[in-house]
Amino acid sequence: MSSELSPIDKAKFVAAKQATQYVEDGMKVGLGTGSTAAWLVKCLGEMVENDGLKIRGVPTSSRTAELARDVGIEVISLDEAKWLDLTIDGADEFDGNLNLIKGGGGALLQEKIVATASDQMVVIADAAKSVETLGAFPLPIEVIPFGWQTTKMLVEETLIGMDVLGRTVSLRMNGDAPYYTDEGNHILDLHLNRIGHARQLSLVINQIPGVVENGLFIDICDVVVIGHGDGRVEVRDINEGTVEESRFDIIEKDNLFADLSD
Ligand SMILES: O=C[C@H](O)[C@H](O)[C@H](O)COP(=O)(O)O
Repeated sequence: MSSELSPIDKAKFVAAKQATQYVEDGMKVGLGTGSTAAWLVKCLGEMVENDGLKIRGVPTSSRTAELARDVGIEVISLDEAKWLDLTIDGADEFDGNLNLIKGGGGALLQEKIVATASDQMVVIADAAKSVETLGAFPLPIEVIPFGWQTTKMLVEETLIGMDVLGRTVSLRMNGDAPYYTDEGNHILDLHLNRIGHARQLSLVINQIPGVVENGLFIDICDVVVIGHGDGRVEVRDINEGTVEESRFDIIEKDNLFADLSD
């Protein structure tokens, strides 16, 4: 393992570290998926082990469930938890209204269910995820495998009437085979370049038979914690704007930075 983190990993780490401040003893916490959320799970695992933090975590993917168990976090299902105090997750893009694109890692469905079932959603992201208008990152939508090619055609037709700049739709692959989500579905990636009316697009796409959910998170996120490669952290709160800027001195500890393969 290299002890030197890249600037992007430092940015993800400091965002995750800062976000642990939202976690309190006794909370039921939604645990996101992806490389940034993996830092969070590791940091929380450290707090459980070293500080006696007592939380129960609801993971948003099988990958996160495995990592959470590995670092000693008690894992429960959403049905056991029913409602959560807090979810902390990464994002592929966020805009000035804290609306998001998620699902680059294929976990958007569980992520949206878990975040919606939480009193608060905190997103952790490196500064490169900040955009003026959503859509440069391809929008993932989860579709059931039955008739997915017909669903794809319907999505393409629907996009003709929408305020977007690109309209290419591709099936996500895993090598030579279609990608499968934890729910056994496929992902279509919508290359839109710019999404003019994200709320409307989200509603319209979810009306198409075969579509299970889309990766637009509208009015779900409350706070974005933004990490920078030099250790600076900004916190944007939906109610208060930018509320805090601080700086972390990165202490590189082998056990914390070891092999995050996600
Ligand atoms: O499905 C994956 C999730 O929505 C992730 O939160 C998102 O893709 C960001 O992942 P990362 O932190 O690896 O950039």
